[in-house]
Formats: sequence, C-alpha cells, structure tokens
Amino acid sequence: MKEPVIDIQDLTKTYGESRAVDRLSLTIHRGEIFGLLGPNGAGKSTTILMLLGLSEPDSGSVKVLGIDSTRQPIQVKRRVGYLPDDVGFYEDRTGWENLMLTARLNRVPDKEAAERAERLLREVGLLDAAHKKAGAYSRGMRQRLGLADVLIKGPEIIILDEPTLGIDPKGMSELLELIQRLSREQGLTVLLSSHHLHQVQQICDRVGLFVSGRLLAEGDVPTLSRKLFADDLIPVSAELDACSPELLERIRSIEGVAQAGITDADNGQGVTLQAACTEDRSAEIARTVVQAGAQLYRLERKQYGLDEIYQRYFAGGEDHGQLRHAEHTG
Ligand SMILES: Nc1ncnc2c1ncn2[C@@H]1O[C@H](COP(=O)(O)OP(=O)(O)OP(=O)(O)O)[C@@H](O)[C@H]1O
Repeated sequence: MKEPVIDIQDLTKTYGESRAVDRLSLTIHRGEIFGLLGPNGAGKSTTILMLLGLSEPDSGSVKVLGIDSTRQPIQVKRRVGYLPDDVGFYEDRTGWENLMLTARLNRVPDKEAAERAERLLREVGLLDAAHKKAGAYSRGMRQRLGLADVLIKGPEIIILDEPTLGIDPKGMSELLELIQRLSREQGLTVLLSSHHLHQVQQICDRVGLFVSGRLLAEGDVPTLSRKLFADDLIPVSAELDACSPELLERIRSIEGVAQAGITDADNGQGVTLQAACTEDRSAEIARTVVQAGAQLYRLERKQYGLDEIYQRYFAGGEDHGQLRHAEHTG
C-alpha cells in the first residue's frame, strides 16, 4: 500500500509582494523518487525550506513522516537528509573525517559510524579518495561525498537541491544512477529539485512542474504529456509506396482525422503521409492504407515528451492557459 511520507496541503509563502509558493498541495509516497521541476525562481527551494522547517509558511500545512515541519523541525531534521546545491565541508579534513564528524553530530556511535562511512564511501565510489582532503575534491566528488554525508545518519527521506549542478554529463548520469540504486535498495524516498528535465526524467517515478510558485501539473511523464497536450492534435506520419487521390480522400474522411496531406518521401522512394488527428487514429489509417492495396513501410504516432513540455511551459513559448485547462479536466 502507498504510504504518504510527505504531505503538503495548501501551502503558501509570500516574500513582500511576491508569492514564492502559491497554494501548493502535494503528496509523496515512501520509496518514491519525485522530481520538482521548474525554472529559476519557480519556488522549489522555498518549498524545500518549508518541508525542513527552516522557513515558516504563511498558511497551509506541511507534514513529513507525520510530523509537522513548522512546529517540530528538529524531529523532522533527524529523519530527513538534506543536500543543498552547494554543500559545505571542512575543506582541510578528509572525506572520511567529514563523514565521521557528521555521524558524531547525529549521535551515531563511533563503531557504527566507521562501518557506515566505509560502506557509503564504497557505494559512492570514493573509497580510494577517502583520505584525501575535501578541499581537493572535484565538483562531482563533492556531490558524491555530499550524498554519503546525507546518508550517514540513516535518513528515511533525502531531499536533494540541484544535485547535478556543475557536474559533467557522465558524472551527472552516474550520480543519478547511484541515487536511484540507493533508493531502490534501501526503500529511500527521494525528493529531487532541478531544472534539468532530461536527467530528472531518467530516474524519477513522478515529476511536478513548478512555474511561478504554482504546481501546474504532476504525474509520470506519459501521464503529464497526455494531460498537457490533451487539446493538441496528434500528428501521425506514415511512409507508403504511393497514395492515390482516392486513398487520400478516404483517409481524410476517417472520423478523428482533422487534416491529411502527402509529400514526396525524403529518401525519394514513395510518399510520406502526414495526418493530424483529434484522437489516436493510427490503427484506422494503417487499415485504410492496406485495404487500398498500398504498401505501408512505416507508421508513427508522435508522443510528446519532456522536450515539448519544456519548450511550451518553461521556455516561455506559450502562455499557460491550456495547462490550467488540463489541470481542471485531467
Ligand atoms: N529570502 C528571500 N527573500 C525574498 N525573496 C525570496 C527569498 N527566497 C526566495 N525568494 C523569491 O521567491 C521566489 C522563489 O524562489 P526559489 O528560490 O524558491 O525558487 P527556485 O525554484 O528554487 O529557483 P532556483 O532554481 O533558481 O533555485 C523567487 O522569486 C525568489 O526571488
């Protein structure tokens, strides 16, 4: 059964005239990897600070593991690990020493702390650099040490603010794979904030899209794209050997096909049929082509992904009216 471990209801936070977080409601379940996605200034960090009890909401409630973060922040802090975007270490101490210090601060007995530190350094791939000073670590190594540092107190939830910032693509995917593996193996709940949709998409079970303090939509990527592009026509393209005017007319008369046209195929062999449908009519189009005796080489229905979601809602291409519509109907 799904167990809610983060429960946010109608949360609002205002700084002066501007609403950093606007009536946010969100539930995250145990073991889930949830991505908070949004451009700079969307309200992701403010939400995280309220989750940790480090910032007080104007209204609404935020509970972590059933504990009210605003009223009992220390209890929340004991069970939640937080990795800020730029984690601070004692630069003149080694990775190992930094981990042991954090363990001590969290009252982990020394013997157990040493076992955990060794296991975690191995897991994050830093065992060989364990006795090197943190000041000499690269950005990627610091992030991996940060992850070990967050995990050493044995949290049930980890919150990572832009964990991949400043890391090269290879380091980035390694870190994300590591987060995913640790979550799966240990049943950890992970809340990850980022504006890098692609990376987050790799590992998140669900994502929430933040724009201007509001959660515009949430769900897994296919569900989101269905919701967000519900009003769009679905493009279907097909390659065939030839398309007579009669066949084109028959395709146009299929219910749900709004437009259809043909062009010469890019490879110079046959033609490309482009159709725009109000609902998925790809099977019907394929049947019509085959029944007319034409050769069907390929047929593809376009699936909208995070790229399109980004272009439309984050890159400021269009206004968000349609999204609001999707929210209400979806
Ligand atoms: N301490 C503060 N005082 C005044 N305004 C603030 C403060 N913290 C955040 N804000 C404002 O609240 C809004 C949300 O900021 P927030 O840092 O939560 O966004 P974010 O999504 O985390 O952005 P980023 O990806 O850049 O970290 C912004 O308009 C920001 O300027």
